[in-house]
Amino acid sequence: MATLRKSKAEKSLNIDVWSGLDLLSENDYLRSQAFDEKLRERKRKPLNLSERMDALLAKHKDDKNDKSGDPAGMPQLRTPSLPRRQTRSATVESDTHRSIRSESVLSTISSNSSIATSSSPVRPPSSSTSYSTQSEVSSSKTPLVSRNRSSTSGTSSSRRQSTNTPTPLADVYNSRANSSKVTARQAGSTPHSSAKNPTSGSRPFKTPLTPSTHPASASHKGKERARPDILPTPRTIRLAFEHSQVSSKRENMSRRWSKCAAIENAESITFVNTVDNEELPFLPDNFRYLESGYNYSHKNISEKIDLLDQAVFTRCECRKCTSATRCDCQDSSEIFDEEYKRRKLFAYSDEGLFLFNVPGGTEVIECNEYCKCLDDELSCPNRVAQRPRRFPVEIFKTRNCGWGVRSTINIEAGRVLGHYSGPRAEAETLKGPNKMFCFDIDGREDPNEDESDEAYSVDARYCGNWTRFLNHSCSPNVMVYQAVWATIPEMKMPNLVFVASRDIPAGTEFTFDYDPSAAQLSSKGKGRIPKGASECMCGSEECRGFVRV
Ligand SMILES: C[S@@+](CC[C@H](N)C(=O)[O-])C[C@H]1O[C@@H](n2cnc3c(N)ncnc32)[C@H](O)[C@@H]1O
Repeated sequence: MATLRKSKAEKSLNIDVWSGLDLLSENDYLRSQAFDEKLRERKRKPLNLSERMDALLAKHKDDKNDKSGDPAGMPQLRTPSLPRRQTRSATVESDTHRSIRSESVLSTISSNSSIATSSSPVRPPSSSTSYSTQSEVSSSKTPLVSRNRSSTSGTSSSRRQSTNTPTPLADVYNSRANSSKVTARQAGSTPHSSAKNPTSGSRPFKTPLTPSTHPASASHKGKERARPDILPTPRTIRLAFEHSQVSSKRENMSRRWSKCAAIENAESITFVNTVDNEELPFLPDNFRYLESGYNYSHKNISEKIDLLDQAVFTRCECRKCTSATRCDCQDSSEIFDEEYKRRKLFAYSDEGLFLFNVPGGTEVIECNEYCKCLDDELSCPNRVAQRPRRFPVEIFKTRNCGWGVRSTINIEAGRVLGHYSGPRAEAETLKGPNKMFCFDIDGREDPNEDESDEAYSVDARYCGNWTRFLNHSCSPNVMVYQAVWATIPEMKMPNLVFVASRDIPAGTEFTFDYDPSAAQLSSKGKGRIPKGASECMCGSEECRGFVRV
């Protein structure tokens, strides 16, 4: 890294300063070393300073004229009412001016500095990385979704702002100086050296302070207070480098999945881990992201689908599906108004929220691609589960249950979240760990229903979407229902649709009950883990103690 920095310093005298400064981190130290190197390089190849000096003197003269009452000729420094930022900026300038006379170096700081926003080789390890990734990969068409992440980000808005907005160099100094509580003037040193003052609080890396060994201390000897500073060990450099590799892998994966989601107009997907060093969840190399739908890999099933002529679909003639009783799609629906038993109802409100009025095990029949209302599909009250996902998803490492999923915005009860996608498989063909990402379609939600001869599953091991990371909880906030739009009810191949069963605040993990029938077990069996089940780690108060995957 030192070689790389040297060669960079030789190539360009622009000074890259990362935005999103974390004053106390090792990364900043590395950056400050690079900064020193550039300064040394500038000393080796000095500028023709006479021109620059003339310009500065002329400017200084102007300033003096403006504030003619000030004997020191640096009125900005003494004006108490000026905001801090300006005061500090003036300090930098005046330091620069002074240094031109003595060292001829610092003028280049103010004139040649450029603030880079993304060229950093090492990123600070924090959740803010993931949040910025999220905005990076988001698709742009999100009329319904607010991107305001303040409730969950856990990082200050100022920090986020600094990630996105180029910061003037004076501000960088300003924040350094504020942090160390020692200004360049007070310390009698350059602004840069004051920034690394060891009195500035805790250090993330506990390397011993070794002022005498710091390369900068030799060159500043006698002139300025030596900078007692931390030297990164090879290990900390390696860790920082590894961290940058890991987070970039996550960013790549987030970008890839978000791109696939965007094809179907769905919002972004971001991978986040603030718990440990695992870079990503395990995914087979050939894993394919599929935001929605199924691919019918099994021979028998694909044959069946081929036979599925559009003639078998019920289609409605409604221009707008305003009434379920009149919409032909609802002919075989069993959703009735409780009060007026014969009046049919849609499963959704006009706002597109699931109404929880569907009897257990009943398939919700949505309008399909052959219906007339297709022209107005976004507002059709009978097409909800098939709409694109409107909220950004985070796949994050949980403390006890591997990777899980959450949204970065609040979700209201009844909001459809998505559906389980992947290839259909015959349930019996999958056993043991191979069943981990397998979702049985046959009657899990209704324990009283007979298992059909043709029990299908969706197997998301090699192909699927974010819902494959939904974990189990005995006190879930998501439930599953079945909906049909690209197949017909008789095929018993509905979509498995996830819906928020209560309001879910941004940042709360989505969970559903893997085994609702177990909830009906008597308390007698509590505490025992049945054969084939594993210990449940959901941590809820109602935890049954085991989970059957
Ligand atoms: C469909 S996957 C969910 C995603 C998974 N957490 C991951 O990291 O890939 C199901 C697996 O998650 C784990 N899991 C989910 N919920 C759990 C819970 N409440 N307690 C223990 N393990 C759980 C189990 O290992 C289960 O086999």
